[in-house]
Amino acid sequence: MAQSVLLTGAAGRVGEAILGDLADEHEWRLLDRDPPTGEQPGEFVVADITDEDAVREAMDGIDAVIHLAGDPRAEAPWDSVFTNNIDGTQTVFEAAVDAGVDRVAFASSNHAVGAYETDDRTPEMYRPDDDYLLDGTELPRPGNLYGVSKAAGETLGRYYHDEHDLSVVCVRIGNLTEGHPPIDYERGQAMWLSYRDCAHLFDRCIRADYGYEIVYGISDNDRKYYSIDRAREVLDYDPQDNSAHHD
Ligand SMILES: NC(=O)C1=CN([C@@H]2O[C@H](COP(=O)(O)OP(=O)(O)OC[C@H]3O[C@@H](n4cnc5c(N)ncnc54)[C@H](O)[C@@H]3O)[C@@H](O)[C@H]2O)C=CC1
Ligand SMILES: O=C1O[C@H](COP(=O)(O)O)[C@@H](O)[C@H](O)[C@H]1O
Repeated sequence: MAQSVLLTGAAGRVGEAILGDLADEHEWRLLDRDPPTGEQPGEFVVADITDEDAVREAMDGIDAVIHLAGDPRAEAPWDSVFTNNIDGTQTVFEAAVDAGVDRVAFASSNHAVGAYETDDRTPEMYRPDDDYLLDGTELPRPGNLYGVSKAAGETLGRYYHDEHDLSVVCVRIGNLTEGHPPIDYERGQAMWLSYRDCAHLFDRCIRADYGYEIVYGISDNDRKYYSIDRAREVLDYDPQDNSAHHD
């Protein structure tokens, strides 16, 4: 069934992947601080997610939120991740609860757990014959302040689920690239997320039933060190791509 979905960060790469396949699947309201380029599949709200009034207005009549807006840089400084990724995410969750939104899918990151990639585990853990696997039940272990901000977003989601009954799924996205996995980058190939698998995964986040979940957002790569079992089980995620099938 088509739902009214608010997509924050709609003008970015993950937004492009989602809208590329799902433009006609839902009723979209798109939000970004950057204005749109070209025709859009829904109303476009130019706003900053730290603007509480604008975010509240954008939530009106919305069933589900895909929250992507934020600073995506692994090397982003604290003032930016604090403002955009933590404060902005809290504003989105709070406004969602107040508007009676049913569910929020939050774009977390591999960088929330980047420090599990220790010197003694790498590069072996990026290879198909290694059995080291993170499954989403482990504690966050960020290797940079960007990762800290994503772990904070996951914890905000936990709070808004437990205290306000909001359904929340945190997707620890791997490395999204269009058409082809990253070249000459073992780590990136292990956590590759193709555009079509990305769109399908977030579609499942909109349609499935869950309480609070942390899942990994990668394709079905032979090399994986992130389990996608939980995403398959809870969301019925059925990825089609595998970085091993590309040269
Ligand atoms: N692309 C990837 O492989 C991965 C992305 N992610 C996360 O997914 C989300 C989207 O990432 P991308 O699309 O790659 O980044 P992007 O930089 O292409 O898109 C982010 C969008 O958010 C908007 N934005 C940033 N701060 C904002 C604010 N305060 N208010 C309103 N809009 C704001 C930007 O204008 C931009 O259009 C981010 O939260 C990122 O941390 C996580 C892991 C991997
Ligand atoms: O969280 C993110 O992760 C991906 C992959 O990380 P990288 O360390 O392999 O670059 C990154 O491309 C993306 O920009 C970032 O938001």
